[in-house]
Formats: sequence, C-alpha cells, structure tokens
Amino acid sequence: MISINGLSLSIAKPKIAFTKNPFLIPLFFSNPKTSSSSSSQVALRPVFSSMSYDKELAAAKKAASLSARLCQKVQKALLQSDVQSKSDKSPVTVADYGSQALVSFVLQKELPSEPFSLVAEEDSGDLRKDEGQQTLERITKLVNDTLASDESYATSTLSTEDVLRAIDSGKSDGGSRGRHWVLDPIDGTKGFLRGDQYAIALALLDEGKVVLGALACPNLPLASISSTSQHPSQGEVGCLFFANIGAGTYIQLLNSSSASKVQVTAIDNPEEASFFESYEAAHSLHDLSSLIAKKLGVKAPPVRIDSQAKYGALSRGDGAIYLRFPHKGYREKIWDHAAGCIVVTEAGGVVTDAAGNPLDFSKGRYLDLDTGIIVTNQKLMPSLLKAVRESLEEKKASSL
Ligand SMILES: Nc1ncnc2c1ncn2[C@@H]1O[C@H](COP(=O)(O)O)[C@@H](O)[C@H]1OP(=O)(O)O
Ligand SMILES: [Mg+2]
Repeated sequence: MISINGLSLSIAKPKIAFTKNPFLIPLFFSNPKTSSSSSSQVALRPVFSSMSYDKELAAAKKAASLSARLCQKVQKALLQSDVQSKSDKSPVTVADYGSQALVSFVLQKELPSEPFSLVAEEDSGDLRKDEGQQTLERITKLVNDTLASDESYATSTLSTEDVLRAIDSGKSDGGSRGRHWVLDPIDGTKGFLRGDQYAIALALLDEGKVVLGALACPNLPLASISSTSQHPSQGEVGCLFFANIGAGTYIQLLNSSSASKVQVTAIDNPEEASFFESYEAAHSLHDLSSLIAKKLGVKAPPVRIDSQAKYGALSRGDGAIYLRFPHKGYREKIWDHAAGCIVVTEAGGVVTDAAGNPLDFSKGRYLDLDTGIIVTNQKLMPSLLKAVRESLEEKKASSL
C-alpha cells in the first residue's frame, strides 16, 4: 500500500481486464476507512495514470494551438461568403473544416505509431460536391499556410484529397473500448461569426473515459472575466487550457510555453457566486437558469459567453457555476463537453447532468443525459443540485 495525496493506493492485479493498453498502469484506489486486509471486500475502480498520456497531450496542445492560429486568421478576415449551411441550418465556415483537417493531420503526424480514431463534428460531404470545390481549395490553402507558419511542418503540403481524407477521418463512432480523439473544430460557431468567444476543443477518450483535454480559446483574455462582457478587455488574449488525468489543469497563452496551474473557485456561499450560461437563448433555457440562480441566492447577473470557453473560465475561478439546459429534444454531442469536462474536473470542479450523474462519454457520438448539464465546485454542488431539482419540479408543475 502506498499513499499519494492522502489517498491509499493498492497496486493490485486487476480482476477484470479493463484495457488492452500496455501503457496503462493498473492502479486501484481503496478507501482506508473501509478497506480490510482482504482486497476482495473493497470496491475497485480503475485509475488512469497521467504519465501514460504525456505524448498525446503534447500532440493535442500542438494540434489545438495550430488550429487556433488558423481560426484566428479566418475570424479576422471573415466574409459573409465564408458561411455555408448544413442540414441543421447551423453556420459552418471554412475555418470549421480547416480546423478539423489540421487537427486530424497533426495528430496523425505527431503520433505515427498509434492507431488513429477521431470522433469529430464535420464531414466532407458538402465539399465533395461540385459547388464545394472552390471552398475546398480555400480550405486547403488555409491549412497549408498555417502548417507553413510552424517550423516543424514548414515542408508539409496537403493536396485537396489529403484535406478531404483528414476531415473524413473524424467519422469514428467512439465508444467504450480503445482510444478515440474527440474534436469540436470550432465550438461556438455563432460566437465565432459574431467575433466573440469560440473554442477548439480536443480530448482523448481511453476505454470510454476522458483522459486528457486541450481547449484553445483564441478570444479569451488571460485575465479573469469579471464582468458580464465576453469581449476581451485590455491585456493579453488567447488561452490554451490543458488537462491530463490525475495531473491537474493548466493555462498558458496561445503561442507561449509558460503554463500555470488553475483551480476552480473555493466559494461556498452561493450568494457570492456568479454563473455562466450560453450567450444564445436558443442553446440553453435562460429563464430556467434564472430561477435556479434565484433559489440559490445568487446575486450577480448571468455571464453569457459562447462555447466551452465557459468551462475554461470556470476552471480558473472566473465564475462558480455553469448552467446548461438545452431546449427539449436537443441531444448533446460528446465533442461539445469532453475537453471542457476534464479541464474543469482536473481543476477540482464537478460536472454532472441535472440529476447529479457524471457525464458518460462511452456511448458513442452522443451524451444521453438527464435534462441538462451543471458545473460547479464540490462545496456548492449539493445546494446547486437541490435548486435544480426544485426548479425543474416547479417548471413541470407550471406547464401542467
Ligand atoms: N439548439 C441547440 N441547443 C444547444 N446547443 C446547440 C444547439 N445548436 C448548436 N449547439 C451547440 O452548442 C454549443 C455551443 O453552445 P454555447 O455557445 O451556447 O455554449 C456548440 O457546440 C453548438 O454547436 P457548434 O459547435 O456547432 O457551435
Ligand atoms: Mg460545438
């Protein structure tokens, strides 16, 4: 038995083969208060060692940072003609495809000996049509220009076919076995088009669990967001949050290598808390959040920002609570939460559905969850869950 951070760890032979991954160290927690000398009486759960993913984290940081560079360039020169339409009518830009192609290409180049599986938002269907040709050429140029700006990729040139292939390698269904990268090439497309917050959100699943995340937020100021404005104030802008399971969450400026550890707020009085929610009322029920905040005694107005930048901001204590209640029928996708979730949990926060269940990333491309997603620190979670339960009951009763 060894002790790390006050937790006793017993190194045991796993009874169940959780993984075929030779790099995973089979450590199992046991609770010293309940464990006896017989390990068979102790509930075991697998622990993933952060050391197993150092290489992958470095690759993820590189891919997300380069992709942020590509997106910044496009956002600066954003023209109405960059906007396309998907069947769900959400705006998709050249940068969306370019970002996905770039991340896919960089991950495969950085990790050549690993099998590659990517669950990502875009596919190349529209680009393969005749009317998509011009857009495809623009994407290819954008990807190549971005690669050329990086020393290690200066000589890499992708053809249009390479770009299509890179985009389409994101068709994986993920699941509970093996490793899968999970990518939202531009999370918060609406914020991106408005010139506001957006994120490049990349995570790695191993055996259905999120084990690392790199979350690039090109428009997020390095200084805390302390007002309701999502616009950058003065100071340095462009953050990369990254987390490796068991090793905490860090922040650095994009294009810098000096990182600092972050922690969620230690606030335990809801009256002192502020909360994040979607900027877009179509993405989350603002009236329900307001009811929950009122029940909790939160005094501050909501801080509305786009994308998983909310998870990043919460991980460094800019706000204490994130409430997300999509309209009925909306199915959350894993790429909209995987990176943000580990960034918050490794910073000491808790992410659950509205019933208090942890998010399950092992079921494929969708998260099947109860009603909504709530995020806060450990101290506030019990009162937040109570306020959520009561508010949902009230809402249900009033609609009868
Ligand atoms: N109707 C919807 N309800 C909830 N979320 C949505 C809806 N449509 C798109 N989204 C996704 O919500 C996420 C961002 O929401 P928000 O900024 O409100 O947190 C994005 O991933 C966005 O997709 P996308 O990544 O294509 O922008
Ligand atoms: Mg998204």
